[in-house]
Amino acid sequence: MTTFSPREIVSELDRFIVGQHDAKRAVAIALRNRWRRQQLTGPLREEVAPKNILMIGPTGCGKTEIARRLARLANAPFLKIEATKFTEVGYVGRDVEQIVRDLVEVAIGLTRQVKREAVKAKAEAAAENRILDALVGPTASQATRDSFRRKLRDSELDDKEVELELASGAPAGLPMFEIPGMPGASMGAINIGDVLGKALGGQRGKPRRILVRDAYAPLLAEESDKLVDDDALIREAIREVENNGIVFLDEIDKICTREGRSTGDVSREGVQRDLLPLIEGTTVATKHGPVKTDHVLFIASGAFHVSKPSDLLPELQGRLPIRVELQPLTVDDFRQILTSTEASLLKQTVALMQTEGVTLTFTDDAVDALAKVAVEVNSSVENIGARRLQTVLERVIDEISFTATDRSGETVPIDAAYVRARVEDLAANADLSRFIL
Ligand SMILES: Nc1ncnc2c1ncn2[C@@H]1O[C@H](COP(=O)(O)OP(=O)(O)OP(=O)(O)O)[C@@H](O)[C@H]1O
Repeated sequence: MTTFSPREIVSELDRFIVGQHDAKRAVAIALRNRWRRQQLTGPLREEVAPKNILMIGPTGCGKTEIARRLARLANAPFLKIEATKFTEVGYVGRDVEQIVRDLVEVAIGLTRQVKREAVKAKAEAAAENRILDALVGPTASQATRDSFRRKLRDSELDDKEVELELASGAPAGLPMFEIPGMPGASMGAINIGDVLGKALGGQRGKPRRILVRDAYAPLLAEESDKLVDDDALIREAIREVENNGIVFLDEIDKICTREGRSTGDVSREGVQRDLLPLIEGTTVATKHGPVKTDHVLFIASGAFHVSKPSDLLPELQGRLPIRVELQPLTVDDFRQILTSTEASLLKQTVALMQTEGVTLTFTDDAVDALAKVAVEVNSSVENIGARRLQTVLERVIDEISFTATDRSGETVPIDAAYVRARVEDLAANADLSRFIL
């Protein structure tokens, strides 16, 4: 859990997202409130419900990005799901509790990473010892072992082949199947080879010949998993979901028009009713045990072009008390998205070309031109927000991207004239833009 103040959270988000101050502010408060709740003691701590957020704004203006970055900042388990998924044909009555089960899986992955990191030093030593055993045998003298260890660390033995017994699959990696008709109950696929292997001699995996350089990574993973207590890991993952989980419910506006049932669709109001207990706080059965959703933070989002938040069920409206409106992005925002965020689109493009030895430079007027074309196409074809920048930029650098491998050592300046030459005709033609930009 992060101890950042709301102001610090906003400035962290500012590194990646342009504008949208109100939304950043709202999520910063929500995150800080979780920290505040953790500081409480006694029964009051359980009483404090998260203040869920409803983000209202056009597509591609940063709603998901804000939630995703917030989760990363807090190292919180995060899941994005489209509310319309539950109205699809074939998903009749689809179990919305799956959201929580998926979130638990995300949390297990995150927790495993943290735990693996914590035992890294021990696991590295164990992995090294197993390679040494394979190289010199367990009975070699200490002097021989030390000399091989030195060589191993200096990568002198990378190309040597060793015979190692690697586990065929970590327990956590087994595919799981839901049992139809029994939500929450699932079983792992049983590897018959494993069962027979164990029955016949208790072996895990069969000896394989492998290069030393390739052996290290799987051994490290295997040794880390041995050191991590799976039960504790799952308990911690569930605790993370219950206290820090964030669910981003996209397209909530699409389940709120009360036009009743259309063929094959689960009624939208029905989906809202299904979601309600989850947001209000309930206990969901998962294969890892019960998970309470009382303190999971829900961030719902939608464009609300047709319907209005007041079309949602009153109970749901009450559960999404914080409303923030995101602004449509302007030419100036686009300019900044291209250049000023960390890992901005232009930085990524320049870095990618640099791997081929091609130095790409964008003049200021090229940035202006890119931003303008994106805004124009958004208004003439369809407003897809900042996503348009990617399609326009790809088109502009298409030729360079294709030939870069043969142009190592060159510097390629891109100015407004270059941008216009590549996309102006397309941008002016709405029919062509629809397909290409
Ligand atoms: N304000 C912004 N600053 C920086 N990047 C942005 C901004 N808005 C959008 N983007 C970029 O545009 C892409 C789409 O944005 P995002 O996924 O947040 O859309 P959204 O508002 O959630 O829309 P939708 O509801 O359709 O998913 C992302 O790659 C994101 O990085």
